[in-house]
Amino acid sequence: MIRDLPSTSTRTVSKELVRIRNQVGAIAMGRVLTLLVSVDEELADDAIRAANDATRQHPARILVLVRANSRGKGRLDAQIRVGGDAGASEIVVLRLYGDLSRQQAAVVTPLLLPDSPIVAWWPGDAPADVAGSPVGQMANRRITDAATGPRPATLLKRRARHYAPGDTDLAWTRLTRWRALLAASLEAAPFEPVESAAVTAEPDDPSAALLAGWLAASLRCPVSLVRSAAGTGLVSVRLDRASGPIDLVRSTDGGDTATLTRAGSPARLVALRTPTLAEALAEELRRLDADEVYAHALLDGLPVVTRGTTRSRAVRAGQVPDGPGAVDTSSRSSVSSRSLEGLTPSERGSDEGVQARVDAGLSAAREDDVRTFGDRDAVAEAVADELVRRVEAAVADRGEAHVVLTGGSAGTAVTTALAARARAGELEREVWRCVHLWWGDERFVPAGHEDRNDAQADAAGLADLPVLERNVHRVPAGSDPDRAEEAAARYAAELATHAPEGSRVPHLDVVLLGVGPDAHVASLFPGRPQLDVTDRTTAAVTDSPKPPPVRVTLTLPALTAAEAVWFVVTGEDKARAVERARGTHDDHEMPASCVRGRLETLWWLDEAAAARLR
Ligand SMILES: O=C(O)[C@H](O)[C@@H](O)[C@H](O)[C@H](O)COP(=O)(O)O
Repeated sequence: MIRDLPSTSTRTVSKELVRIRNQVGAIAMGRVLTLLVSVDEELADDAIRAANDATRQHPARILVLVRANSRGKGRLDAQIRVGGDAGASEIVVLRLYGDLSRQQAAVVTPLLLPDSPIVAWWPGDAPADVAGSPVGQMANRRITDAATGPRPATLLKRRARHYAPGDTDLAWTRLTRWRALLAASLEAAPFEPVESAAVTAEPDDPSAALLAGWLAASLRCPVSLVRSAAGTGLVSVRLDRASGPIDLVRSTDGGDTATLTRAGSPARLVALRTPTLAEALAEELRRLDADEVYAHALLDGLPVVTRGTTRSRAVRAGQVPDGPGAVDTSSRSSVSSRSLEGLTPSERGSDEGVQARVDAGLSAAREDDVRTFGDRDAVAEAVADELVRRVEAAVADRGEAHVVLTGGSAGTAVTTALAARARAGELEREVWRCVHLWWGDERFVPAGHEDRNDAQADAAGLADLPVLERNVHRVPAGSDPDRAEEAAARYAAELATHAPEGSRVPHLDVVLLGVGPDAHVASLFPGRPQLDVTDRTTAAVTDSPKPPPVRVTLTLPALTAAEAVWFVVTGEDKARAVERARGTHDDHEMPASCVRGRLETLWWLDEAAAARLR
């Protein structure tokens, strides 16, 4: 449905929106994210397309403020798009003429929803002080794009001067895969400090500048920017170490690959595709907390990056790689995994200022977000796609990722989907070697028994994932119910081994949970004593109402320590449990209502399981 309202007012637009929503039963507004786009006329169409594609995965309101002709009489032309090609979104395009083009905030305020988180995006020119601007002051997060400006380096300096928590830039977002590969490459023995680094790119490339800033802030070593010819984009990164350099060099065939070379090992071909505008925007829309790593790169790293020489001189001097390494596809570099030294800024004892920013981000965090798909396979495919993106971002930021798998049919379907991606070469080995897999619960039966969740994961293709066996943390097996507590204690100890200082579990990036018809999750069943456990991260169950009776389960303190909790639920027999669990908080009769992620809680449902949410 598209409705044009020429020469109109926001009051009329607001009334028309209500009428159309009632007519087409549009998305339940509630806590839907609002994406505010402030854009000049010439970039408007591309921006609307990217915003629509970026929000296809989950409902959003898109309010586009187009700065049309600022001369002449003030006028507002509006267009409302709901349903159809607006996907799950409601799109309102407001073209502002004359002096209205300078009153964007006043024009859009009546259209905002009281409790909807707001993300503002400037696809092109943005105010010098983004957070201080009238539109920026409305938003929880603010997205700029230094790559679209005439002088990107100047823009980044301006971003730094006016930085406020919640600011980010798509020139940074486009670096996630580069950062994941570089962080993962330092996961390889010998573990030694990086003595210096060089980023080679065309002059004024903002992504290259931010990548250099990230390396300087994270590795605390000299970093230089080497200039390549105009139009070559971001060419390569060299990390100098005592045993020899690590080189990440983009392929020159314009393909989506690069070569990663470590001293003493042959070059390996890795995937290195630049995300589309919509993919980069979608990545930013997934979080509402401040991006500390971006802030460190921009504020602490970038100012100490030195301007190097030209690429040809640097190659002659042996300071940067000449080109992509010769790839020997037969090799398999030996990699062991441990947490990085120095490359975990957020572990570098964040100051109270940073903590306050993170807390502000947490309090604004988007609550439950429902994503509905046709059937279980479609749910599993979508979960697998998103999980791959989250793992790459986690490895980019911290050098490792921790994912908790779930048993049950939906959980197994996700493993099947991940295994298919691995066989298709879509899971970058360098990255997934830094991934740790855990289970939210396990049946206490002998190893390999078909009832075990890990056995069902094995049958679904777990071995195809390029994870290291030592990073697949299986719950101890057994059959004597009297030994279940001991197994639980051993699993708790293994969790603690991988936990950061002061924590009992690792930084759990995503916890996947199936949900039973009684709203149980993991092996936490309604009204059972394991729900009351607060001083341990695991517990034994000897009387599970769902066979088999003896199990080991993570407890609520462990599950709720997760950054993101994803309920993966399919089938009409779950619709009531989904409705009841989402309708309350912390009810031990509905264990799923007791689990939320620190930053995010998503419900990945098929139509049948979502049937009662309409
Ligand atoms: O060990 C288990 O049984 C599971 O971990 C359990 O919590 C499961 O996830 C739910 O019972 C949903 O199972 P289905 O997805 O098969 O319905």
